[in-house]
Amino acid sequence: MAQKEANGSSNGEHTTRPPPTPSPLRFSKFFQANLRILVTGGAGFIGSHLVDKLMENEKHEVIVADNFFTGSKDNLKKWIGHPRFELIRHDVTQPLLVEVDQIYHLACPASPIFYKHNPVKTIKTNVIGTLNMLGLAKRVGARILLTSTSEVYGDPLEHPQTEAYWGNVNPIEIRIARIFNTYGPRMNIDDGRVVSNFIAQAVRGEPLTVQKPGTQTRSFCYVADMVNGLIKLMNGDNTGPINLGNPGEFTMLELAENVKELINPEVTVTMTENTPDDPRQRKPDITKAKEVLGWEPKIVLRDGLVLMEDDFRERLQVPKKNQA
Ligand SMILES: O=c1ccn([C@@H]2O[C@H](COP(=O)(O)OP(=O)(O)O[C@H]3OC[C@@H](O)[C@H](O)[C@H]3O)[C@@H](O)[C@H]2O)c(=O)[nH]1
Repeated sequence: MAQKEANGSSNGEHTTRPPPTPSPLRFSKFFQANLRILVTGGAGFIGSHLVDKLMENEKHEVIVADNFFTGSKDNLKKWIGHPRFELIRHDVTQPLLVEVDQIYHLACPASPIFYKHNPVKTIKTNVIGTLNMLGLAKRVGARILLTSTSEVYGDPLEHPQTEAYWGNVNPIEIRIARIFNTYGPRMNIDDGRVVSNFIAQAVRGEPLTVQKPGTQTRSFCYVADMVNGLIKLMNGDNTGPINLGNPGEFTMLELAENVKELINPEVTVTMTENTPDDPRQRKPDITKAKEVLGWEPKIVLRDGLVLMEDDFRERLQVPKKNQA
């Protein structure tokens, strides 16, 4: 009985407790921004680009929560001290109490070398971190967008993958963005993923390491397109899982050839060992995103690679030959 009362029900029926009433100042036009947005993982690669886009709107107030495991303050340096921006060092496995209208939940290492580093912690981040954010969303009545991954499709038996395909795994999820491979400026240079590896290698003049067999495919989405998709999903009415990615499909050998041609024709391409569970193919079916969000990526791979090159050259301190 006591438990039922604690859950807001004294007549034996299960009811959902309504969100608490916010402070009257919350909606004062003199005091608060119109929309307060929490971005977990906002110091990371996709998160920081999302923050840049959200901050363009003067009616947005953005709070970033990040534990800086793979993210960096450097990615947010232009916003630190801005009156509409707040940065909290916070690990999502711990509860967070903030009054917000929207939650973009991105916090989790996404690159294999980082998420395999401490697998138990990764599971805690995904499970407990998501429970904490769902609890927060419910408590304050916020809208939440959870970022998932194309990894849920496993090594797919259906190609391209639609949202209805359960893959070689069996994920049961709620409102969700299924993010396919994404690239762009601010990726960690030692992230270990293929686009950042190849660009760093090309800039340094090192061989491009194609993992065997090289015929495996991926579809690469430029980060600005991804951020537009996330914002459309957050602000639209659809609550199911939705693929966000670029359907352009490339083998790793094709990707290496493109990077070589565009960035450094002098480098060689070398074949290296791979893990046995590496998916052979991956390409999003984005019919649903087109239909319900009116979204599709605009930036083709070759243009995106060039946009990324400048950022990597600057951070690696390797100018272009004709600028040296
Ligand atoms: O130096 C490299 C690195 C990687 N690769 C190959 O490139 C392909 C892509 O590998 P990545 O590590 O970049 O990315 P993956 O597709 O395996 O998934 C990774 O990035 C996308 C995220 O959604 C996933 O969470 C993450 O696991 C693989 O076939 C891999 O074998 C190379 O050929 N050379």
